[in-house]
Amino acid sequence: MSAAPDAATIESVQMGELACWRVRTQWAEALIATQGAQLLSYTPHGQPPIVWLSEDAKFLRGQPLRGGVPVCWPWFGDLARNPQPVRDMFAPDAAAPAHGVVRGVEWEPGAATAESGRVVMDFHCHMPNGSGEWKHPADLLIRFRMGETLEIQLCTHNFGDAPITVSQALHTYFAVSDSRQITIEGLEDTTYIDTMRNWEPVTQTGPIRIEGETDRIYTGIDRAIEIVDPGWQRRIHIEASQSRSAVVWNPWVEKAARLSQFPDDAWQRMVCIETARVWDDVLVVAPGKTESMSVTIRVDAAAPAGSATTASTASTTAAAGSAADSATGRDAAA
Ligand SMILES: O=P(O)(O)OC[C@H]1O[C@@H](O)[C@H](O)[C@@H](O)[C@@H]1O
Repeated sequence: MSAAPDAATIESVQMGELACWRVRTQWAEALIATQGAQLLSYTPHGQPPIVWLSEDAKFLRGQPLRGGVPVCWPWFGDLARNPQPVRDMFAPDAAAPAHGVVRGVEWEPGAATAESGRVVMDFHCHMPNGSGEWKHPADLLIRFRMGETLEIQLCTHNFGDAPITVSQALHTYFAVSDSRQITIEGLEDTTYIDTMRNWEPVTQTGPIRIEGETDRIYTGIDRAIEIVDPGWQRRIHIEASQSRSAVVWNPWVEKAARLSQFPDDAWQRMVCIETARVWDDVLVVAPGKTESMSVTIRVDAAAPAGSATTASTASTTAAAGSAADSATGRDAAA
């Protein structure tokens, strides 16, 4: 990312029905909605976006917005497809919205600092009685650290007296020059659940190419993931912490035509790589404890075909001080 000389700024803006924040750092510009604490877009100065926002996005109160980084919590996707302990947390006969209960609700803005060209912003979702038919006292914190890298950290605090079990995802829509031309590296030889093929386990052979509707849950991940984009000559480096599962999703032609807030041809301009705790990697939070998951994203120039993998850059150190990100997870990515 190229550096601009200006100082970091945070500005409150209204987008349709939604209160939002426009953030400008030395490196990039971001838009964040208070609803769902959803990062809506993230664009390095003078470059194509990293985080994709649908051209048809509707800024409506109470409705999930297509693009950015929706927060899926306390379950991912269809609740009925989640492990039993996640399903047991919800009222048995209640209608369960896809991707949980927090992406359409107002979060509360917390601390925000703009310093040395960087911005750190917090949003809280207090749920003293849970949310709707999910009746467990919990608090969520999402922290955006926007500097040379973009880091998003989601923390779940359980202030009840029984453990809670959730599945979750930072459902990031990445912008790409053409989804048919990219490759996704770092998941070679891992096992994925192919939801397009009867939820069967499959071993990933080689890098991923998007060649049709793709909806997969990758498990047992121990490396960073990279989107290699020859059209924009860049690699998006995605490094997760305290997460060993990820979802790779592209709707392709037919599903794109059925999706809300999604132009028919937009499947060519995006791919979702969702940092997750799903399938055999669900999150259990003990009473009184806080558990965190985070993702750090940066862009590197694409290495020419056939050369060694991306050279490490100084930007990797920008997020190294994250307090909650030390113990387990994928910090030591290759
Ligand atoms: O339309 P929604 O609820 O935002 O979900 C979009 C997609 O989200 C992905 O995470 C799922 O794997 C897909 O199955 C789903 O279609």
